Amino acid sequence: MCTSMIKSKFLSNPEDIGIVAVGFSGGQCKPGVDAAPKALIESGLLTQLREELGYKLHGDDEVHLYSDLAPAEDPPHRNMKNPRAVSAVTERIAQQVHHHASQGRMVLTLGGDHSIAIGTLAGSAKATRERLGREMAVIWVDAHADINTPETSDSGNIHGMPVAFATGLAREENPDGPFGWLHKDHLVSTSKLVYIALRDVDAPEKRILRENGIRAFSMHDIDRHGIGRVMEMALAHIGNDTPIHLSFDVDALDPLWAPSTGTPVRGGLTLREGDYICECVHETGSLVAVDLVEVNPTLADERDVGAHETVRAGCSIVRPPSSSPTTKTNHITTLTTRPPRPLDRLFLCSPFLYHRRHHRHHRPSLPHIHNLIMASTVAESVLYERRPVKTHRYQWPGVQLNIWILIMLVASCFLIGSFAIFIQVQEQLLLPIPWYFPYLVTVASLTLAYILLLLYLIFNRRLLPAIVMIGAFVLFVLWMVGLVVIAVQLFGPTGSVQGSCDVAVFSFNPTGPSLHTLAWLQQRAVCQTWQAAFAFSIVGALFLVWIMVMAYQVFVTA
Ligand SMILES: NC(=[NH2+])NCCC[C@H](N)C(=O)O
Repeated sequence: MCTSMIKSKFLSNPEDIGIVAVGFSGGQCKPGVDAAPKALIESGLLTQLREELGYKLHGDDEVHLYSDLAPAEDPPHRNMKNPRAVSAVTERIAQQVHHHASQGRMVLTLGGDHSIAIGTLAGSAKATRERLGREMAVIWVDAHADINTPETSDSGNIHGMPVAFATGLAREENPDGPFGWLHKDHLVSTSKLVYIALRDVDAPEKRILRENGIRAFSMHDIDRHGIGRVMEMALAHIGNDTPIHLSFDVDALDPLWAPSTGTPVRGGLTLREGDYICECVHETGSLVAVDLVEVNPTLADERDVGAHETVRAGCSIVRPPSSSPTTKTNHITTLTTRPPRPLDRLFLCSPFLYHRRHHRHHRPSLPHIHNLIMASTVAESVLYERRPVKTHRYQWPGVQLNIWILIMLVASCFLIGSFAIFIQVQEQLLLPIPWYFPYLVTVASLTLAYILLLLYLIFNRRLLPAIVMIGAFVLFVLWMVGLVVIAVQLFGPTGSVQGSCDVAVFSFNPTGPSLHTLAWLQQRAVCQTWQAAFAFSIVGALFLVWIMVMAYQVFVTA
C-alpha cells in the first residue's frame, strides 16, 4: 500500500509509477551524466520507492542506453550538436513516457542531461491531452532557462534548448529532420510554464522569456519573497485544475549541495528550499510526472570538498528521529527503528553516495530523492515527524470576479451620483432631505470601499472567501433596505415618484417648446433616474448574492 496521504487529482493509478531510466548524455559534451540512473538506483532510490513507500514500479528493470538509435553520422544541424541522436532518443523517451502516462501512472524519468525533457514533456503532454482532455503545466526548476533555440544558442548543446522545442518556439519545418517528429499535441503552452531558481540565463533567452510573457522566478525573487511566497505565486499561476510535470535539474541547487553536475552555478537553492518546492508541488495533488536530470556522478573527485559539505549539511538538516514509539505502519517502523545512518535521506545525495569514498563505508543509503518524487514523504511521513501544514490556495474565477467588480463599480457610482443630485435638488427647493438619500449614498460608498478592499486583497493574493462572504452579506442587507425604499418611492401609493410621474408629467401632453415642456422633461428625467436606481439596486443585491455563492464555491473547492 502506498503511503502517500495526498489524493491525486489526475492519476487513475496513483499507486503506480512508470520508471524511465535514461542513460543518455548526448545533449551536452561532458561524459558521466549517463551514469546517473544507475547511480541513483544503486543508492536505493527505487528500492525505497517500492519497499518503503509502497509504490508499484513499472519499467524499473532497465537503464536505457539507446545504443540502437545511435546514427552512423551526426553532423551539426541548425547549429545543434548531435541533433539526430538527441532527436531519436527523445522520440523514444516520449513514447516510453506516453506509454506509462496513458495508463494513469505517475512517470519518473531519471536522466540523463536535460535534453531528455524534450521527450518527457512531449510524452506526458500528449498523454494528458488524450487521457484528460487538458493541457499540462510545467514547473521547470533549474539554474538555466534551457530555452535557447538552435539559432540563439552559443554552445549548440541541446540540453540548453529543451524548453524551446517543448513549447514549439524552436520548430523543425522538415518532418524528417531532427525533431520533425514533434507535433502539436506534444507541445506545452508557454502560459503554463513556470521557472524556479533561475540565475544563469543567456541574453537571447531573457528576450524569449520576456516576449512570450513566461512566468519565471529567479534566485533574486526567492531571496526577495522567500521560497514560500514564490511557490504560492508559481502554483497560483498554474491554477489547481492543471496537471503538473515537474522537471528538476539538480543544478538548481547550490553547488554546495550538488556540485556533481555539468553546469553548476553559484547562488542556488538550499537543500531545504529544494525539498520545499517538491513538497509544495506534491501537496497540490496535481503532479503527474517528474524528471530528475543532470546528476553527474563522475564529476565529484577525491579533492571535492563539496562532497564532504554535502554530507554534513544533509546530516544536520535531516536528523533521523531519535525514537518513534507511535509508529505503527510496518514499512515505516522498519526505518524508524533501525539506528539512524548519517547519510539517510540526504537530498539528491546519490552523486556523492556513489562516490567511492563514501560508497566503501556505507551501504548505498536511501537518498532523499523521494521528496522530489510523488511520495513527498518529507511532508507527510512519520519518518520526519512532520505534519503536513494545510495550506489553502484559493482559486477565484478570474473572469467572473472581474465582471462582478466592474458592474458593482458602475452600480455604486450611479447610486452615489444620482442621490447626490437628488440631495442637491432638495436643498435648492428648500425641501427636507429624506433619510434614505444620504443612506443610499453611504451604502454605495461602502460598496466602493469594499471593492477597493477586494482589489487590495487580490493584489496581495490574500482574497479569503470568508472575508468576501462576511463583507458581501453585510452589504447585501444594506442594499436590500435601499432597494425596498426605492421600490416604495417608485411604486408606492399615489404621491410617490411613480405617481408624480404619472400625474405631473404623463397626464400633460406638452407640445412645442414651453416652460411646461421643460418641466415635463425635467420631471421625466427624475423618474427615469429613480427607475435606473431601482434597476441598479436589484443588480447590486443580486451581485452580492452572486459573490457570496462564488466565495462559497471557492471555499469548498480549495
Ligand atoms: N541543462 C543545462 N544544464 N543547461 C545549461 C545550458 C547552458 C547554456 N545556456 C547553453 O545553452 O548552452
